[in-house]
Amino acid sequence: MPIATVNPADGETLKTFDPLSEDEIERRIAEADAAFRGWRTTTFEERARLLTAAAALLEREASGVARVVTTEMGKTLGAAEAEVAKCVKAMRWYARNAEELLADEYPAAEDVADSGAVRARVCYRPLGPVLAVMPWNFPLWQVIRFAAPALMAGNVGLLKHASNVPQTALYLGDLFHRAGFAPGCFQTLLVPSRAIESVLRDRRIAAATLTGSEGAGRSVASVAGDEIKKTVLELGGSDPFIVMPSADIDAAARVAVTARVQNNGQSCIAAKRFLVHTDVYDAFAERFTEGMRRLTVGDPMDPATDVGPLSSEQGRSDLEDLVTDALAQGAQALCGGRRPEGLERGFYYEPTVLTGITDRMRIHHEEAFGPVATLYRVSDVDEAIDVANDTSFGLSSNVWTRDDAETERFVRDLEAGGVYLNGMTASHPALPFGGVKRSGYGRELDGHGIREFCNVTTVWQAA
Ligand SMILES: O=CCCC(=O)O
Repeated sequence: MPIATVNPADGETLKTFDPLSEDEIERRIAEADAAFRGWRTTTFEERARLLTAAAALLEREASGVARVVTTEMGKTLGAAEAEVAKCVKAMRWYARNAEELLADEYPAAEDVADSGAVRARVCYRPLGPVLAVMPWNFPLWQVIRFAAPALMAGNVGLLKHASNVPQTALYLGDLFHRAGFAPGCFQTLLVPSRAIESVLRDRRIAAATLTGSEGAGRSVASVAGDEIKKTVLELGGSDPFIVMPSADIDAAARVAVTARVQNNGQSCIAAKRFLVHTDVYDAFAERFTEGMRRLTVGDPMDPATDVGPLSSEQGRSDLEDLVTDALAQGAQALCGGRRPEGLERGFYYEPTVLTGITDRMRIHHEEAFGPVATLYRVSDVDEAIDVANDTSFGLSSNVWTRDDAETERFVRDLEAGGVYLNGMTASHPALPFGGVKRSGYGRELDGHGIREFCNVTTVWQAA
């Protein structure tokens, strides 16, 4: 895939970029290595000062940056502005909280004595330059939620961003530089995916984090495994949205629409499979389908638009293939199921609700990365849990119930990194984020996220 800005709203190629040469990549790795030696010794106060300066710059430039994001990947301008605000919030949150999250820990006195020490503590030291391989769907947020904690912990970062968001990627490298970070603390590498392996194998790169597809995760993790380097992987998801009879059905149906079509349906934590108890199935299906049908699809720069285009032609045809396969095998479309009329130039797809899903259909097993929902009827809690867990993914889950016993069953038995009750999954700087099964491993955000790229060091002293 060439490194280029292609506007998904009309398919026009606006700008192309040459990838870095091998010499340029080498120069940047050397710069990261040199920067790390200085950065690791800075105080939390100094790191927080610079990260806060970067947050202020980003906040000041929000409207221009949001337009670049919308132009490169097609999310609505409102969603892009919200993404910028979320980044600013996370940067400030880590600037305020990192020192406490990484404070030394002291084992109990009797355990210290039992280990033969007079004194012992655990401290969190940085690992070094971390390679971040990031996706286009939240092109600012996915990077910032790695960069803010990594930099506050004393690590430095090298960003290999998705090839369709080069201007956003360059902006991020520039942002940290302009905020006053030393050269090499955070750099963008405009390189194709095939360059990742040699960067990751370089002895100066300490670790990698990847958000993206299962295939990309597998290939980065296998190279990192071969090099015995730490990785955090946040991969796909096919999150269930379970609605039980005690739920507020109007609210559930309203939130379900947002949960499915947020980011034009292209979020790993978007609810994708809607599992509804038979007693409330008809009422929910009617309201949910009506909500999906009423959405306005169109130009992502227009404030009246709810759902913009998919990020690429390929993304749309992958989604279309899943729908075509399901319809050919007997699924029914309650709404959508095709490209909208009058928007032929962009990569648009109608918000779609499918029923009659069986396990022979690809969409039952694969992630639908776009505004397509699958609706299942379930007869009780056991069946809801069985269907919810009948996936190779395990990122998050959403459950609507006001019954305490049911709540506890779902919290105990859903195979996912999160259970969101009577609401929809959304990430927050103070809550850990990540999955199980093929959704990946490790956690981002919160204290768990900042400690992923730390050397947890035991300091033991006999005298
Ligand atoms: O695609 C993943 C979602 C990222 C987020 O909302 O934090």
